[in-house]
Amino acid sequence: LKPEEINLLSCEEKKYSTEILSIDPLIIYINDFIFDKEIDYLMKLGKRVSVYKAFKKLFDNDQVRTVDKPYRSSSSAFLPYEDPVCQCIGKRALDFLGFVEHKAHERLQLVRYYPGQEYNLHSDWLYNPKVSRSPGDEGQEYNRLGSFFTYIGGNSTGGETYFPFVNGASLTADPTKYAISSNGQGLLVKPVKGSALFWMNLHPNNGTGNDKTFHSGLPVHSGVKYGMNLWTKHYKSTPILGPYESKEDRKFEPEEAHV
Ligand SMILES: O=C(O)CCC(=O)C(=O)O
Ligand SMILES: [Fe+2]
Repeated sequence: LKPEEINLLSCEEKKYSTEILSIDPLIIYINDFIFDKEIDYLMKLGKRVSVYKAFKKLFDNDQVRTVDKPYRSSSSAFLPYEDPVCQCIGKRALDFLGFVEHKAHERLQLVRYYPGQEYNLHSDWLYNPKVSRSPGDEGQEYNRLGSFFTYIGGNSTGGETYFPFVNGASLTADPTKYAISSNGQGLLVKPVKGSALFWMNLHPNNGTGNDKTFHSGLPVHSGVKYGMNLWTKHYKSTPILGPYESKEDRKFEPEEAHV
């Protein structure tokens, strides 16, 4: 391990700031969600694991267009659970959820778009809940509750994340982060390295999918766009809204109610 990698293993706290973009669905912009050194590490990890078949799709060297679903021309690769940096980022995401269910998340997934590639309109929530194959909750059925989509760079134009059923940015919103669509409809978020977009996929009262969360990754015009997905889990038997402890080590001493 190189010194900067040893440093990474301490899972340093990341300071970030947030902006609410939408209430229904809940969408929150997170400024500076990830360290550059974490991004560098993840990109290396993506390349390292790509020697195994399951991860070949993203970091193939021949730049063959990979179509793993008919509506998607971008590629993706899951990273291993047990990687300590992935676990650190996963914990940061779960902590963010506060009073929202935050027991577990899927493996981190890297995505890559070459010029012309895109990911058409889709929902991250699943029509048929998945049965987990991860250690810790194997066999449990879950749906994807929260999406954290982190922009991890590349130097691209185009490639905005587009939510057509969500109110768009105001004309005075920061143009480095948001774009206005040509018909004025929908929310357009630009890929800014280090920033993340969080949204809630499911209705908090009954756990069904919120259709307003349908979104797409618009075509990249030039350069390469890299992103990272992190999906948190909702188990059918658990309420979506807590309160839940957001940090394992945080202990509330119940106080007498003041009347
Ligand atoms: O690339 C984007 O901006 C969105 C990607 C996305 O929606 C996904 O991978 O599920
Ligand atoms: Fe998505």
